[in-house]
Amino acid sequence: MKSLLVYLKKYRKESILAPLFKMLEATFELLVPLVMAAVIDTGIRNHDRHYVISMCLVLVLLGIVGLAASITAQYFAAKAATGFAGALRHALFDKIQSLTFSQMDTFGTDTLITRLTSDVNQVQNGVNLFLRLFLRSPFVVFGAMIMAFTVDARSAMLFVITIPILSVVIFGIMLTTMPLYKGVQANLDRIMMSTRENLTGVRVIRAFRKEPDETRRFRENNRTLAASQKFVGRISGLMNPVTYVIINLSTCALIYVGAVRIDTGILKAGQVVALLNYMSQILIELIKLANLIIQMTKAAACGDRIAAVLAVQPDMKNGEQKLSAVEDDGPAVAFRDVSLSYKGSAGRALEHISFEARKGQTIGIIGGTGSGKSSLVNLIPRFYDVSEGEVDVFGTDVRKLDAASLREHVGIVLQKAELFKGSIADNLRWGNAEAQSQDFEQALEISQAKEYVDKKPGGVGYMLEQNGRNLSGGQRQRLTIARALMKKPDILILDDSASALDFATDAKLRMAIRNMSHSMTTFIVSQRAASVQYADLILVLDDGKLVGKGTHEELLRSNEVYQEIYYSQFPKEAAHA
Ligand SMILES: Nc1ncnc2c1ncn2[C@@H]1O[C@H](COP(=O)(O)OP(=O)(O)OP(=O)(O)O)[C@@H](O)[C@H]1O
Repeated sequence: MKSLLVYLKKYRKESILAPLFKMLEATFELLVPLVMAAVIDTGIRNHDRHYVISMCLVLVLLGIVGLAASITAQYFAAKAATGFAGALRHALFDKIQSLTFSQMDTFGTDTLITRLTSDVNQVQNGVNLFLRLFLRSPFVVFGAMIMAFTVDARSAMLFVITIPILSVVIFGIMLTTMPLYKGVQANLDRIMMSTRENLTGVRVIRAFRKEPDETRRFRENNRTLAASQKFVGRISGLMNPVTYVIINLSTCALIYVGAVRIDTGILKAGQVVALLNYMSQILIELIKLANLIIQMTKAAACGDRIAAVLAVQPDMKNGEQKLSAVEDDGPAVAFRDVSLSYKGSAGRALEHISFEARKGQTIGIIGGTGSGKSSLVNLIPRFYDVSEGEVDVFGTDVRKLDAASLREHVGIVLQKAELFKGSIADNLRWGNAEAQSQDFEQALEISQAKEYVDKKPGGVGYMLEQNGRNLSGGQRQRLTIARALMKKPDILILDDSASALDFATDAKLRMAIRNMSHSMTTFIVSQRAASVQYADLILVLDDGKLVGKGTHEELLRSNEVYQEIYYSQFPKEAAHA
């Protein structure tokens, strides 16, 4: 948490002025009981109307100046806290952008979202509250005690007894409830997670008629949350009655001692009223202080979660070499005895993979689910680093290449079609910021998207909703392919990205890509034999191992796994017919 304070540096002035103005406000507050005592003891006692009015004006003035000090303090505290949170959010966002896929997998997307949003908000509130109260509350507690001593030392001894008892009760309850609050927070996280999952997967839930199960799960989580909140509420509910019993007992004692001392002429009625005022000021500030500590504990826990992300060091060193000229006739992509283990996974996702893809070739990658197809292609743009071996792109180990320049040359279309809110043209410009209308036309035509885009109102100006949810699955896929084609990549990777297309469109798409450029090397990952069968080289993966490598005819003759896949989709009788 301490490491986050650097983001407050820019607001040093505000961070000093906010507590100082709060102390100024507190000073005026501490003067009020004395003025009230004077009103009672001098003004009312002597029937001096002029004195009462002038003292009341002093009270109003103290109130106005106190209010002005308080507003100024709020302004500085809010400025520092919001500025701090803005800078922190920015730094965290930048850090998340720089995380490698492997680091993102380790954290998990959900928790990164929570850290970037509610955790930062919690820290912001903590800073705001801290700047306003960390000096003010102890200042009022000690100040009110000292003021009470200046009024009457003997009566003030009651404060010396009451304050420690009150502190023990308030902080005791606080210390008991604090770990319970953590439990409440964890239950709240659980509810948030299940709600998010429920809303994003609502179609699947309805399709499988899982609503009753989901409702039951939510109800149970909700019940647990309510029970934990009720339990914490009951304990903190003790705070008020117990503290009021103590404060009322001490008030009685104070009134008794005050009355005796008024009788003996040592004290005046106004002074006793002042002492009572100081007593209640102390109570209020102790409760505020306890609240501040609770909020600070929460903020510190959130701050630690943020600091943990900020402290992550890159586990991939960016190479320095730029991939510019792609002239030579060597292999476009070469895997040299490549193995891959994901962090935290016991087994290997890929084992000893070796192959070469020449410039302009189409490489088909086929295998069952979880056989390692996506893992293999993800190594080409260096989304992950190999555990052993080497991946070369145009003759250079990808680890020696500058990642941005490598990815300039690689167009990848992922399994899940991700689109962003904005027009179709905005989404396509991700591939080429300077694209002209003929570039859009060409990419949409090759990706077989032109026909449906032309029919949309506004064509490429048609506005997509978040994740392109106003398009069908197949339309989304074709648009992501068009986006990748916009940058005219030297290497194109289609990772099972035609799965939502019908066979005819899939075939047209492959044909159009093949005719597009003779120098582009294309990787087609698919579970469909028909999608890869015309490739120049087919790689057959099984449980992370390369169990076959060759053309369709070669593999169909000699490779058992390929035969199994192929004949499961094209039964022998049909194939011979
Ligand atoms: N980010 C990851 N972290 C840990 N393990 C992973 C990760 N991604 C994939 N794996 C594991 O690696 C293996 C290969 O997964 P991969 O996604 O490469 O298979 P695939 O052949 O593309 O499967 P599918 O056809 O179902 O998409 C699987 O056992 C999977 O559980």
